[in-house]
Amino acid sequence: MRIDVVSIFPEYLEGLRLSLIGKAIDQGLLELGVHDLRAFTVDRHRTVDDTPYGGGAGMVMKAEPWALALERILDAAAAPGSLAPRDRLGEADEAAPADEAAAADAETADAVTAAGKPVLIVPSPAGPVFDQRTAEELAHADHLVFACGRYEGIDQRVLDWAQERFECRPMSIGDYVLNGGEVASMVMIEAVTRLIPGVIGNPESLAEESHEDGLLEYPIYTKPASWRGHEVPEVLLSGNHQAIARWRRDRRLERTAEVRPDLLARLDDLDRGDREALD
Ligand SMILES: COc1cccc(COC(=O)c2cn[nH]c2)c1
Repeated sequence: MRIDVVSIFPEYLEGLRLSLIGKAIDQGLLELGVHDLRAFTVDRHRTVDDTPYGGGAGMVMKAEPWALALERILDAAAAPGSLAPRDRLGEADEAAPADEAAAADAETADAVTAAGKPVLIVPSPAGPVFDQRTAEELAHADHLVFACGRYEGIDQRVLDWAQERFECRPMSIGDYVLNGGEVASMVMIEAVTRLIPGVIGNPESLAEESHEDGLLEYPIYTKPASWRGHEVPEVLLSGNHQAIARWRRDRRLERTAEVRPDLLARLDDLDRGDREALD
């Protein structure tokens, strides 16, 4: 998978190069391109915003720099090696060294052209809410492009213009307002990329996660068994795997019913034992 991010604060995204995602990049499982929107401005002051038509407070991000940045990303994906990484305008940093990037680009380019349009994700309060299902869906994409808005947002015509070149997806990460799309993009990139085979060490740990099957996670414990007067539940020390599995399932049901009854309502495959745990 290739991921490109466009932002006026490209350094914000550097956190993505740490830990697991950084390793996935080094292993060639993932390609990450971060682009500074200002590198695509066309005036001396590198202007990215202006006042809103129709009046109102705040500023709006101008369309042209976005179109130039998105076109550059499309060109790079469609013509591998078209731009040596070192001279890619607005590329804050190319994840892989030149030769690997070219090779990876070749692969990515085939994937992108074969699989159709890249997905353009625009973090915004005015989008459908991103959840684990969305993450699973996007984990299959070959090319994700994140447009990090700031100010009051991006000129609507960018999204209208982008329709034929991208699958455009405004996306909210929750009902609150941020100052820009960078943090939201990192949330989504982390949730999506950890699902790509090989990115996180043990795929087993993906299977038993909160939201994976609609229930929240059970409480977890590690040594010592007795800590400051707090004991680990006996059943977990019993070695009785069936009892442990039942206890864990019961805790997940209880916790979900207490913290997220809305999730429980979505579940339709509770068995009799589950219902007893909830009564
Ligand atoms: C597209 O224009 C803008 C403008 C301002 C902020 C943002 C960032 O997104 C959010 O604020 C958000 C995303 N999910 N929940 C909140 C985007």
